[in-house]
Amino acid sequence: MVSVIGAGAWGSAIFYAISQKIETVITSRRKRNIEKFVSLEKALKNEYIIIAIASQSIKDFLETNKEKIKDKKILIASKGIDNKTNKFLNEIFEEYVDRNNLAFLSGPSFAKEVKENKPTALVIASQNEKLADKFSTFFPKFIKIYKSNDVIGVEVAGAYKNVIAIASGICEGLNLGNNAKAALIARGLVEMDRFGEFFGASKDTFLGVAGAGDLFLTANSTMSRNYRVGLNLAKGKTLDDILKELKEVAEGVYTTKAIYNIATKKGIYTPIANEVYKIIYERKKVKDSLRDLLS
Ligand SMILES: NC(=O)C1=CN([C@@H]2O[C@H](COP(=O)(O)OP(=O)(O)OC[C@H]3O[C@@H](n4cnc5c(N)ncnc54)[C@H](O)[C@@H]3O)[C@@H](O)[C@H]2O)C=CC1
Ligand SMILES: O=C(CO)COP(=O)(O)O
Repeated sequence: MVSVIGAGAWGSAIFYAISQKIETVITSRRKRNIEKFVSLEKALKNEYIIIAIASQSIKDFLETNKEKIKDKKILIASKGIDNKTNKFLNEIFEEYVDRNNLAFLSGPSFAKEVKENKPTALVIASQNEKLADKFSTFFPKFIKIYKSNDVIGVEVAGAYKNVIAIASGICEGLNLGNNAKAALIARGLVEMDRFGEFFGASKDTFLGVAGAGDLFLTANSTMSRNYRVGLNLAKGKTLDDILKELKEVAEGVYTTKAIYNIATKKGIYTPIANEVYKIIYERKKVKDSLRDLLS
């Protein structure tokens, strides 16, 4: 039996999908009216755990549940970089769980389409190939799973694409045109690869579904929360109002700060992330930012 931690859009979509193949329970902070909803205590009794909560909440979650989580086999479905510690999620998890018990799920996957059984391709990255194999058996046929041992690359790809999606939404909101958006996305792919390779990631990861695939999906659709953040920032809405209206997490808002902090400290060239950071955290005028970037 498998436990899904987090009953938001993505946790409930994963729960819906894998329940077609294997007995699964789900839990979250707020009780939901879902069959097979259980308490966190009960969920943490299972050997295989899938975590789909907001990335910025993961450190606290692990610290609170460290005794119950330490021997579990965990698939992390969250996409982000912790901006309080500026650590990647694998670094945070490895403070609590052996890396051979960790795997990371990423790729182009709007929760809504997964709930509609639409064909989806994802990557499971782990240092432990047997664990990646095991988790891949939990997914139904409409979800094709690729395996990778490039944990950092898959993590960076899934997190960074959210930042480029915000920038792409701003581009759309400023009505800069398709040429500009295509250039921005292409440069965004180069930037996320540059950032990832700095930490030992493989270029192939950024050319695959976790990188280019998820970036093209997220940076081109109003189904993306991050894209909608950018779109609405360009239309002059405040970030507070945008996030209130979203009611769901937009991970790119928080990952932007982590990337800016890391890139500044390590001297990595991340112009798009820097512009998004200045817009969100330094109140830089949107209309002055991306045009500079594209000039
Ligand atoms: N929605 C989607 O299409 C996809 C989302 N993801 C990723 O899945 C992760 C979860 O996002 P969504 O479910 O989409 O967002 P959501 O906003 O619908 O749900 C967030 C979940 O995190 C939980 N959470 C928030 N703060 C928490 C805390 N302090 N302690 C415990 N739980 C907490 C909430 O209860 C909720 O279950 C994110 O990292 C997102 O990038 C990945 C692929 C697709
Ligand atoms: O990660 C996702 C699609 O792969 C969901 O994107 P958003 O978080 O921007 O909605």
